[in-house]
Amino acid sequence: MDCFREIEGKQAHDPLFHKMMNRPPRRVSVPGPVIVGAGPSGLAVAACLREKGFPSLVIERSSCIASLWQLKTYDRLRLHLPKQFCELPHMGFPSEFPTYPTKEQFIDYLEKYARKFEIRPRFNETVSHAEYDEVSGIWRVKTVGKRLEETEYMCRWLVAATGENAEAVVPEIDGMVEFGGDIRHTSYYKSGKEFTGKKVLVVGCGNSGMEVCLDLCNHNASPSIVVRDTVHVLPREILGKSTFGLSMWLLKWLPMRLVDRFLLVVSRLMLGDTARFGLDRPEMGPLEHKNRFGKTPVLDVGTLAKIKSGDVKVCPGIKKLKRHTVEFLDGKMENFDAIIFATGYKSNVPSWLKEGDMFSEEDGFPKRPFPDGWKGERGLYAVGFTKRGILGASMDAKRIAEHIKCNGRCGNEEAASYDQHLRSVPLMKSSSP
Ligand SMILES: Cc1cc2nc3c(=O)[nH]c(=O)nc-3n(C[C@H](O)[C@H](O)[C@H](O)COP(=O)(O)OP(=O)(O)OC[C@H]3O[C@@H](n4cnc5c(N)ncnc54)[C@H](O)[C@@H]3O)c2cc1C
Ligand SMILES: NC(=O)C1=CN([C@@H]2O[C@H](COP(=O)(O)OP(=O)(O)OC[C@H]3O[C@@H](n4cnc5c(N)ncnc54)[C@H](OP(=O)(O)O)[C@@H]3O)[C@@H](O)[C@H]2O)C=CC1
Ligand SMILES: O=C(O)C(=O)Cc1c[nH]c2ccccc12
Repeated sequence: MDCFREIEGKQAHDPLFHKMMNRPPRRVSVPGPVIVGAGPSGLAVAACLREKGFPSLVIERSSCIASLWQLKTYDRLRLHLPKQFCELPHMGFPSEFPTYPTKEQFIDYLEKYARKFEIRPRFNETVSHAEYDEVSGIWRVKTVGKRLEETEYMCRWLVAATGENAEAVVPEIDGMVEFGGDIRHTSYYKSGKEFTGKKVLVVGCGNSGMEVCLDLCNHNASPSIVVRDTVHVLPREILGKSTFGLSMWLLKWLPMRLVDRFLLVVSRLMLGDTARFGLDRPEMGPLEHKNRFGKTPVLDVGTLAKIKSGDVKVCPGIKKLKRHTVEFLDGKMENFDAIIFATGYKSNVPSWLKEGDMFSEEDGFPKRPFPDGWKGERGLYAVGFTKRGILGASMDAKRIAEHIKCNGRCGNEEAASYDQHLRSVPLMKSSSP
């Protein structure tokens, strides 16, 4: 925490800091909706509104659009669903893009998207507080800028687009300070280049953990992966077709359980019995599991082969850390140079949005289940909290824009036709009957 002390120390001598602290917030009245977050979800809502002739204001805490993709992802990242499942409304991917666009291509697409719909977010402003003012019937949205300057935006409509991945999750483990080696979350991992020749423990076996292990192997590091629970691993493609696309197609005719059986048989043929390598599968099939718990199956891009060959070792949960040493739950001890936490992310909505109804205080997701989580009361909306990736965000965005356009009284015609298109993707149906 020394870094914080240093900043505080500098601020104490900074006349600008004192000036800012005493200054009342700047007040700005926004005629249209305020959208918090300039990721794919926020951009999609702004674009849909723009298409209907509605101006909006996007507020973003970082210095660029799609900060998750630009600043917090590793170099080798590609979309892991085929591109047709990752498009935002009103603008497709260029035809020359490959089936699985690279992160650079995806960012390029988003930059062009923002330009096309003339979306110019207010960067470097973090929304710290948003609350409905019952007296005036408006939302008051407070932001803090880079120099701690405060602004209060006043608006009729407020759209939360801060995402499912707003903050990194890092578990507290005994002895973390004592460990002494490099400890970081995957959002700070760029490439295995930094770890060549090192023994690295990757904690967590979601898509991030599995891909980081492969990347470490490719850079001649020695990774081990902590797998504390069951996990579904599927091949990314089956007979040259994407597993995701194929599953969606099969789901048009077959019940989810049957498609799951098919996926498990094919995975067994292609990948072998993953339990033999320490990766037990959940009892529920992969699609049902995703639909019920939101847990995405791992789409294997080569890590499993590295696990089979012994290049990636599978370890049980961690008990505690000591100097450059990890003690596992089975009592075994091993030395490591670095630990990378691939332990996922969480929403930050409860930290800034003060309202009692729409969002759960526990997990920061809308309380109403998919597909109804997008709409709250008094002009409040949520986009991108469906656990259904960019496709889910696109669906929310269309509905929100349509609803705002007709002032909450509309029949949702245009959104309904888009819904129908998206609903031909069967996982986009509600998980509750
Ligand atoms: C590594 C990775 C790979 C993925 N790959 C895919 C994929 O291939 N296909 C797919 O469909 N989905 C994928 N996803 C799912 C992912 O959720 C989406 O890709 C997408 O980025 C979600 O967009 P979003 O706008 O909802 O959230 P984000 O992209 O996280 O954007 C939210 C924005 O809000 C800003 N923000 C947060 N809090 C505040 C605040 N208080 N004030 C102001 N601004 C704030 C953030 O800085 C951020 O820029 C992936 C996710 C990860 C982590
Ligand atoms: N386009 C692409 O190729 C990629 C897409 N993604 C997507 O990004 C999102 C985030 O993925 P990811 O970062 O992998 O996060 P996830 O939340 O998907 O996975 C986190 C993993 O960490 C494990 N974990 C959590 N806490 C601990 C702990 N204390 N000890 C051991 N293990 C722990 C979880 O296990 P448990 O199940 O036991 O809780 C789980 O396996 C997902 O939607 C994913 O699909 C990510 C990477 C690449
Ligand atoms: O990368 C992710 O986790 C996503 O959210 C995309 C995604 C994975 N599996 C899905 C099933 C339905 C819709 C989106 C996804």
